[in-house]
Amino acid sequence: MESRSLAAAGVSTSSASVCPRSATSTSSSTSSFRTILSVTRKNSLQLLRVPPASTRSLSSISSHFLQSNTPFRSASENSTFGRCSERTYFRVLTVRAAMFDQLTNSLEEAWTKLRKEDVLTRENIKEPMRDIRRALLEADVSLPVVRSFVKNVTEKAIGSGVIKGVRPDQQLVKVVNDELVKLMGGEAAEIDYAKTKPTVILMAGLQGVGKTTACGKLALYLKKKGKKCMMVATDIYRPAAIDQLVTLGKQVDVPVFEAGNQIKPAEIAKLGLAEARKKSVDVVIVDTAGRLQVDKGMMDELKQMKKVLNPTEVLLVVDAMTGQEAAALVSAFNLEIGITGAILTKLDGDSRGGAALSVKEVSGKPIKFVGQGETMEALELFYPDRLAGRILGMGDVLSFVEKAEEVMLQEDAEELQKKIMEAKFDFNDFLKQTRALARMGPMNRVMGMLPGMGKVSAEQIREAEKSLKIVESMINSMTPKERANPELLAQSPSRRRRVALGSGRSQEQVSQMVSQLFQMRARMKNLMSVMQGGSIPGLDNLEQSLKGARKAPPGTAKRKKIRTELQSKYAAAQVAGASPKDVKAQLMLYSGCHPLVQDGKIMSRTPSSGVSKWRQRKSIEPKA
Ligand SMILES: Nc1nc2c(ncn2[C@@H]2O[C@H](COP(=O)(O)OP(=O)(O)OP(=O)(O)O)[C@@H](O)[C@H]2O)c(=O)[nH]1
Repeated sequence: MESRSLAAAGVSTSSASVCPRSATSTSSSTSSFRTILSVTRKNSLQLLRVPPASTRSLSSISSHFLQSNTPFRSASENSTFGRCSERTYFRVLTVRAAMFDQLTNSLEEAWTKLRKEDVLTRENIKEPMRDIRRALLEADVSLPVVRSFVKNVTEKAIGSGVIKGVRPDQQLVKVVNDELVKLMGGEAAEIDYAKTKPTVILMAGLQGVGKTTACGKLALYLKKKGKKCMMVATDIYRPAAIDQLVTLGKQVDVPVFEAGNQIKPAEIAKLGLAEARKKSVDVVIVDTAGRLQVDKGMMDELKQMKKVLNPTEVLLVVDAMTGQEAAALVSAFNLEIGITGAILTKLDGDSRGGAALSVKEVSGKPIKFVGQGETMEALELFYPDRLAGRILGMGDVLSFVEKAEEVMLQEDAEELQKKIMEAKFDFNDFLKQTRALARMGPMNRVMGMLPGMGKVSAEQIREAEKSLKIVESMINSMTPKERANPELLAQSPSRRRRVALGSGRSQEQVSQMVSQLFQMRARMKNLMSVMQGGSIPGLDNLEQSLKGARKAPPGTAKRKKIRTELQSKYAAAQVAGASPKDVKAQLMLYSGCHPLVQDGKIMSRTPSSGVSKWRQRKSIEPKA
């Protein structure tokens, strides 16, 4: 496998030299290489070491990468590049699979097998449970976890009996959801704070898993919660590690304590803690050096640091891409140094997410945070129930709302609401919204949080992103006046022509965008009314026009026009979320069709009386 993979990439195994990072490991270079391969093989990854000669053939490798010893992502290929030295680097080819997509789809297949059943039995549940088992294993959930999960779900599903009005497949989804939440630890686990400050958080983990990045992210997360933070750089082995932490500290505006690389990590930690006490810091986050694999040297060093720091939290940073190994790793660290929880990083990558499901069950320690990107904002508290919802394709609306709140200022939100209610939403607001959406993270992740949107294909998301870019280019070609008054564009073909020319789009595209904005105004206003608990949207101002409809002679152009208007408003109200029955009832009420309320009485017209003649047939008290 090893030589075949290398040969497939046109690389000779013998010419592959050793990255200095592996050389820092106590094991030999060959065994380091094997370790990585065995981990990656389980994740369907191939890890290749490419000698300098073949680097030149890969146009996507930037010279910056080779000089700066920093990892980067290739722009032109679906591949991730590991950290490298100036002579060699790792190239990791990954099988792209959006996190949990496969699992969600496979689980859905399992439910469909129960559609025709009336009740869950030991017999008819066998096949769906086999599918669930396979789906979990394929998602890299560890085998003992899968076994006990399947057993628990089977027992609970059969034991749940018949629930009136609930189909067996829905019943199974509910059991699986509850068990998934339980498996992942139930409640979200926040940071535990020390009774007397500072709270010390010791970060541990293997090389390159994202420890230093997680330190910066956690500092920002805690800073947003109003904590005064400080970071301590104790990775004296990797030359750029201290600088990396200092740079991240500047980015998130949190001070970093460093004392060079000539004294022992435990000593630096001690000095850092003293400094934090002096400065009355609330939380100290201590970054540590990683190793390629669990070894005695690293464990001893961590034990010494733990002794010196007496930390409230020892968080193990785990790369989600290590798949099944993640849970075992957490157990090993827990046995050796005693950890309080884990941070699972790179969940945005090619991981199949299995680690998120196994860590708590195997190690007994909760995942406290998940990292979903390289930016400092990409750290989230781990909510087992929300993730279960996402896995089962039910979305995660709470996370969506939280993200939206994060990227949107309160005043902006209030102003937007006012504009929406007055149907004055303009192109400036549109631009603001799309930019806020972009700040919420990659569109596929944002979409994944919305119920029913999990099924939106990557292709559709790419299309949507492309369309947004096109719209943005057209808005950028508008004058400030046009942005604030879309009516100007609606009224003037010459303005639309100018915008089309300026943005390199067709006039048709510009017209389409303008008309979409007006449609959006109407829809948003309706939606907002529903959310604010107002009456059925789109109908508030109808009474006036509908009075006219009642008076207009049937068959006349005016009546036809009003009917068309009504139909479109009916559709808009439905889009806005009102139940069709309610919408219909109110429309009928206002439009003069029966039943009709006048003076608190329901009036009706006889079918035989013709459309033009109205008469009061009988008075009926409105139903309670
Ligand atoms: N996509 C993605 N990349 C991440 C995430 N967290 C970290 N990274 C990237 O992973 C790489 C390694 O991260 P580091 O923080 O340097 O890893 P480390 O564990 O401190 O490495 P050592 O100090 O050498 O042990 C960097 O390129 C990070 O940008 C994440 O959640 N998602």
